[in-house]
Amino acid sequence: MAHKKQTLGEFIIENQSSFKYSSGELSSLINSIRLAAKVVNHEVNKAGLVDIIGASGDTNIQGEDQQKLDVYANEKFIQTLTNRNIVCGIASEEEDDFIAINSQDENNQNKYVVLIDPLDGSSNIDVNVSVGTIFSIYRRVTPVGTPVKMEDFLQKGNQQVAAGYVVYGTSTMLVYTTGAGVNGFTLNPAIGSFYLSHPNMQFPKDGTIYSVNEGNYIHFPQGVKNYIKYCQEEEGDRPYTSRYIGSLVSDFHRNMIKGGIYMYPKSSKNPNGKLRLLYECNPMAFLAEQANGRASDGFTRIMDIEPTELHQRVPLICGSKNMVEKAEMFMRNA
Ligand SMILES: O=P(O)(O)OC[C@H]1O[C@](O)(COP(=O)(O)O)[C@@H](O)[C@@H]1O
Ligand SMILES: [Mg+2]
Ligand SMILES: [Mg+2]
Repeated sequence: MAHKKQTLGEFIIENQSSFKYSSGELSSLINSIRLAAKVVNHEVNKAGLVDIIGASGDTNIQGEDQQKLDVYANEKFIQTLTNRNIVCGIASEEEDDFIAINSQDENNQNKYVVLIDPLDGSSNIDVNVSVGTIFSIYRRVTPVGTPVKMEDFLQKGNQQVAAGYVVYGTSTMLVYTTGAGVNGFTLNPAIGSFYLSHPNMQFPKDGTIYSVNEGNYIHFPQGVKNYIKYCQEEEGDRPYTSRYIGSLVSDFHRNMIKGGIYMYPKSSKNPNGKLRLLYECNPMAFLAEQANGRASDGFTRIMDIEPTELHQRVPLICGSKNMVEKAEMFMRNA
């Protein structure tokens, strides 16, 4: 007889005692993210039917055109986390500055801040290709009951308490870590619950997939060009397969399951790469390391990079350990 799958709610309760600071607050926070993810999922699923696809007409602080779903997902995550009075601050890719939530209230004992990319891969919405949400959770460093400050958000990735993503794909999954491995939950849309479908996810040590926007090839540093050529050479299990969806969440998710490397290097066009350290690279790096993978900017471990600004960009190379180490070697030797 098939074994009954655990729901995300049951999993959270069962694992709460293993959290480093076990007050129930982090469990409630993950529960709120689960709720917002379901609301956004509902909207993503009917994107072609309602007036939710296309550009919103605004740009975010990074000068990128916001899609209607970027704005919608941003609102829903902020609303859910604010209404449930569960965090003291939120920083979002779509907001100019961080948002303080009752943090000046001395009765407010909430100690967590959330950093979020509400909709990742938003250029894929109009063409019905997978998108995602990425989140990263820290304990504030300033005292509870005082206004949150920039330093609460500009923490190194190695201080994360939890991180994860939702992938709105052929099925919708929530994948997260609290520092004790990575677990994946699939949404059963008929019932509206996430079920533990991918316990203890691990990157295979090696892989045969490389994911990089090769259209930028001529702008890449020599080390990256050399590594890409290595991936394409006929030798042993090479040439590798090239797979690039253009949505970090989906590319990462596939590579974690199948084994592969994802790269968004710096280039002459984007001297710091494109991906955001706080909303994209740190959470993915935490997940990668918890799943036995590796994440760096080619030279430095992503989670050891000192953040200097909210919307900072850094190059990202992450995935199967041996593949990332090989790419780093090419970069060092170039
Ligand atoms: O189109 P490009 O330059 O390859 O960029 C794709 C990358 O940009 C991103 O879409 C950026 O995410 P946003 O949609 O949140 O801005 C990543 O998900 C993706 O890996
Ligand atoms: Mg993104
Ligand atoms: Mg985004």
